Amino acid sequence: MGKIRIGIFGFGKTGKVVANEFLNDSLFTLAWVVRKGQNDHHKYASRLLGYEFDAGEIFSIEDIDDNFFIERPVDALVDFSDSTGIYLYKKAAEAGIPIISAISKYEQEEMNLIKSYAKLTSVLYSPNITLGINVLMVAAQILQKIAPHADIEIVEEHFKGKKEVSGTAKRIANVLSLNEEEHLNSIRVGGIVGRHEIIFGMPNQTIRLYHESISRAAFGQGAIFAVKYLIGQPPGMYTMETIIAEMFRQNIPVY
Ligand SMILES: NC(=O)C1=CN([C@@H]2O[C@H](COP(=O)(O)OP(=O)(O)OC[C@H]3O[C@@H](n4cnc5c(N)ncnc54)[C@H](OP(=O)(O)O)[C@@H]3O)[C@@H](O)[C@H]2O)C=CC1
Ligand SMILES: O=C(O)C1=N[C@H](C(=O)O)C[C@H](O)C1
Repeated sequence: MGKIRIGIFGFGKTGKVVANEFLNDSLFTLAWVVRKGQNDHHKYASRLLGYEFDAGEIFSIEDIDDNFFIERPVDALVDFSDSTGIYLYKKAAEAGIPIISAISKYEQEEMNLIKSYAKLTSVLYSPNITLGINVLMVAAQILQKIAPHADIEIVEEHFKGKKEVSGTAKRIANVLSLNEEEHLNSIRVGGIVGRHEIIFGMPNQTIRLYHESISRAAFGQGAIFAVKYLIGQPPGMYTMETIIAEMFRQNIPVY
């Protein structure tokens, strides 16, 4: 079997590290990268990341036309751009290319669009694609059932420049039926990659579940896991949480 061809949207703080993880994995070949501007146009992501071979030619959004995805076929498209990226790959969905979107904040319009793509191809959408945070999210829901009267607070910490509230924290609030305004606490300092903590407060004890991404490579590894899962799946909407929840189901009988 040939290598799995990957196209990436976004070549910023995270896209670059994600590209590097795919370049480092012999199962994959990085076909192209699309970014917003003209920086490094037609250069190779591989060269820019220090490799001595050509892979991942860099395109700008101006290059995307109706034939882009036909002329440059890939086996999966991975999106670490921003909420506008999704408007550019309808043709990829129509061509049946599996799509992984890691964008942390979509408005309703973009959510509707991604759902429409899921009718055409397999789509995995996850505001936090790390394996660990999804394990934590499933564990938190189990804990909430075991201790339904615990007070619960969510604390999310990110780098100073992150403007929006963590999409992961909002998702955690949602699955635990907590009001975001009341129970979500955000901290922006220095260069924290991403840390989420769920505090369960009870009268005589406190349980803290936390996950920390110590390198953006965690997002690349999550994307690799997601691609491997998604290829070959029928059209539909998938999430990391449901994949991990299934793993919980299969591995719960530890005693
Ligand atoms: N789900 C997850 O696990 C994670 C999600 N994220 C999310 O990924 C996204 C990117 O994060 P980050 O790398 O830090 O952001 P950056 O601002 O550092 O980079 C954004 C990149 O996207 C490119 N871009 C912007 N608009 C488009 C577009 N329409 N089409 C193609 N490329 C575009 C930019 O291009 P140019 O360089 O030309 O300006 C840039 O390369 C954010 O939404 C972030 O929250 C981040 C980490 C983990
Ligand atoms: O912007 C980021 O970087 C991250 N965003 C995600 C979020 O908003 O939850 C996930 C991750 O922690 C990094």
